[in-house]
Amino acid sequence: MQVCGVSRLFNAVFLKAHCSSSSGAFGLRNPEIMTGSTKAQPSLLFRQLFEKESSTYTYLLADTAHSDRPAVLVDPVDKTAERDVALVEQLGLKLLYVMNTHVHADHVTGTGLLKKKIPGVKSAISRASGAKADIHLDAGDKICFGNLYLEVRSTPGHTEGCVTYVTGEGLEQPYPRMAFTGDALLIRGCGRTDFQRGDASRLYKSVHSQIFTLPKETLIYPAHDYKGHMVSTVGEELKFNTRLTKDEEEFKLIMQNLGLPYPKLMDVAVPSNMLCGFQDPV
Ligand SMILES: N[C@@H](CCC(=O)N[C@@H](CSS)C(=O)NCC(=O)O)C(=O)O
Ligand SMILES: [Fe+2]
Repeated sequence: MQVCGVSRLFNAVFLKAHCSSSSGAFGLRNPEIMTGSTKAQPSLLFRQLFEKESSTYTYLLADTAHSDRPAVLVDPVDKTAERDVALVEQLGLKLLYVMNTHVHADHVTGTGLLKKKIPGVKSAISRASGAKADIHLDAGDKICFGNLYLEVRSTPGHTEGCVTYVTGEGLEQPYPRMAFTGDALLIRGCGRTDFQRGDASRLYKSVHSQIFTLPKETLIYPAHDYKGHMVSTVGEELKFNTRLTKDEEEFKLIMQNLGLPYPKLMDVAVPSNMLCGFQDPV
């Protein structure tokens, strides 16, 4: 498990400072300073995974240059938990965190099952979601895995507690930044705003202030796609997003008139996801 800079909470592993390369659950707070060594160059392993019934993307990220090969999973699904465990094992990774972008309404999260299957794994979700988890995240927090991290950006509007996870900047590596937008920003679209305290005006402001301000080459990885897209960029969505390129008033009208049926699993998924997927409530 990684410890990053100065901890914000008593057991915090996500912080407002740099990641360090300690090993052990609550190892040295800042070993590169203590030893005088420089930070190891990280190496990002990235996998985009798909669950076809809910058209959900799950993302696996790891720092394979670190001796522990620490990893995180974003938005796992209960139905594909076995697949995710097998992949983590096959790739020789140490899964640290299973994180959700929000309380999903269309599928049960895999976090509870994964916590059962891989001892020591911690679940994380935003504090604003009101859901149970081991770690409650606030805007600006950093979730570290090896010498990589995901920064938390608050992007409410689809739901009250939606966040976007953005890979760290300034790493000396040839990767563009990646934004895991959940349902706040979908490719050429966005999440609906008609339940879970959704608010179109809030969503519009969230996306414009927290996502569209990222560098244009930033890769957009959403939680769902219904049309076969896998990835976009901030630059592409600024030009071609069918909803968020409009002005705010037009956007609100579009969102009021979507006329989508409620997700089939909503009455099961939301209460389960408020309890970390029901499998292992913490
Ligand atoms: N058909 C699916 C649910 C589809 C749906 O409502 N998707 C959500 C994201 S999951 S909360 C959404 O925001 N869609 C926006 C859009 O424009 O499609 C089911 O029944 O499970
Ligand atoms: Fe959603």
